[in-house]
Amino acid sequence: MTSTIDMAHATLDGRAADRLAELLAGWLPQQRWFGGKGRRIQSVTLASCLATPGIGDDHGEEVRLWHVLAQVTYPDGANNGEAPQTYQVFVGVRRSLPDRLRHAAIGDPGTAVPELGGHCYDGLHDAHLAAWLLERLAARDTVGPLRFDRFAGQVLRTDLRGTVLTGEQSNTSVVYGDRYIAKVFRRPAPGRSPELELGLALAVAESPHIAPPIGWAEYADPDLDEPMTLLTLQAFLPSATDGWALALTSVRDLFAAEPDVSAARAGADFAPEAHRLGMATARVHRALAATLPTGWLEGEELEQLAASMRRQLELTSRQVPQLLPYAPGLGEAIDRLAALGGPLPVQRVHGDFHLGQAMRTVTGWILLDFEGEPARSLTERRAMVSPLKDIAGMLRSFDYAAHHLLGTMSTLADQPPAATELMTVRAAEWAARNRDAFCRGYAESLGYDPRAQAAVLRAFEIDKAVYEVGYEAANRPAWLPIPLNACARLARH
Ligand SMILES: Nc1ncnc2c1ncn2[C@@H]1O[C@H](COP(=O)(O)OP(=O)(O)O)[C@@H](O)[C@H]1O
Ligand SMILES: O=P(O)(O)O[C@H]1O[C@H](CO)[C@@H](O[C@H]2O[C@H](CO)[C@@H](O)[C@H](O)[C@H]2O)[C@H](O)[C@H]1O
Repeated sequence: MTSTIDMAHATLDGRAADRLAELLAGWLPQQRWFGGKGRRIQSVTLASCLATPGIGDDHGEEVRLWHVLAQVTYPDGANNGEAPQTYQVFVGVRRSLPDRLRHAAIGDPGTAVPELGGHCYDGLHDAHLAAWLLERLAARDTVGPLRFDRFAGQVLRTDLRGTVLTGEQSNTSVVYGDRYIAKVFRRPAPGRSPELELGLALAVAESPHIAPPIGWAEYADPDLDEPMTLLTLQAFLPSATDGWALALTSVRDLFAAEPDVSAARAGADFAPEAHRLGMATARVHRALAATLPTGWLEGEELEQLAASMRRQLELTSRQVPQLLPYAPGLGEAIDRLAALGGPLPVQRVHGDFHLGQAMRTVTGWILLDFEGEPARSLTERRAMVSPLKDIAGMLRSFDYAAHHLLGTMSTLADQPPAATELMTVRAAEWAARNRDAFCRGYAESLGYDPRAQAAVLRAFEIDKAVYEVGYEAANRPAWLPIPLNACARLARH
């Protein structure tokens, strides 16, 4: 049964819309998921602002919810024809802001905004509003251009309290009890999101390596060529641990052991898990190749791939000048990819694969977040690419896990240089051991070792490390040395 909630497409009047845009201009840059960090904003306009009816009172207090698509432009973007960036915000409005929502205030939490009828806040943090979203999915409702749906045969529980997940994310996730997790895309784009597309394909293929998709919402507007995916709902894995946490435990054990103890004997050896993760990755690649289109890149197409890698290298070197000394060596390796001529098999892949995107449950590894790299356009994220891109992503992640703790250990400053050097050697050994185990696992499952295509794999590793340089410079400058050191190494070999 589906239903349509009658609504008069209520939208904010000019003055109220301007005021909300002004508040968002101050609030958006402070959000972890904002893609324009460090850039001066030129304008924020509301491309869409819809009142969502039927919210009801929360303990006698009136609550309102606006679904907002805000477009952000930058002066530097206007000069080179960059399209505005679209951000999705569920704006809650209450006359008074309870303490539990102060942290989510859009604007000053102590000041009500008369034009907007009260205090504005990020509605996903409000359990009352999160419940409204879950009810819409369960009922497969249509609310103006917002279409909520769930996969056939899924009956949703709607009595679960929604809590926003804390942690570093490119989107915002709401966990309902220990049953469901909704991922609300912060930068939706016209077209089906790869998360939904690939999740559905893998569900059809009955892959045991994904969290089963349950539902989604999209924005279907006649002005758009294709509906844009706004959020997805999938099964929550309550007892799982992510690969990044497991890997760091292993590295911690290594650093706590005597310096002459190898990674294999230091305790919490990660290599058997890396091996299983390699096998799971191969199975997911095989299922994606079986259910979605595949192809080949050769000649000019391969040159175009290399050209896009080179463009990213040039752009990032301009933005992060510390990368400049390594650019020639990295560029030469990218040129070697173009010179191969092909054919290079391509298919749909994960696209932003790293240890934080894999969760270990009691039954095995589950792969998450098939969205691709958040900074890339939807067209790029939906394109077919070599599965070696995912392999390279995970190999880079072993390097991150090995070197991250070294950078955070203040005790190292008191150590003699020889001790620091030894730990650096140990970290590199840990990374090499796990990279090898992952590739062996992949080879055992698919009958093909990704290292056989060394030049292609190296180009993808370079591309990923350069992407990470840009990502860390914008988001976590303290982490920048990790990908920069990797670029230094990759430029030499
Ligand atoms: N199905 C799930 N079960 C349990 N935890 C999950 C699930 N999906 C995501 N998570 C947790 O949420 C985090 C962020 O999810 P992710 O899909 O990577 O979001 P983003 O695209 O915003 O980075 C993951 O690192 C993981 O800890
Ligand atoms: O998970 P997201 O889709 O948001 O991916 C982005 O953020 C990641 C960090 O949270 C970032 O990954 C980089 O850091 C990881 C450790 O935190 C490391 O394991 C990865 O190898 C490294 O790339 C990812 O690049 C970015 O797109």
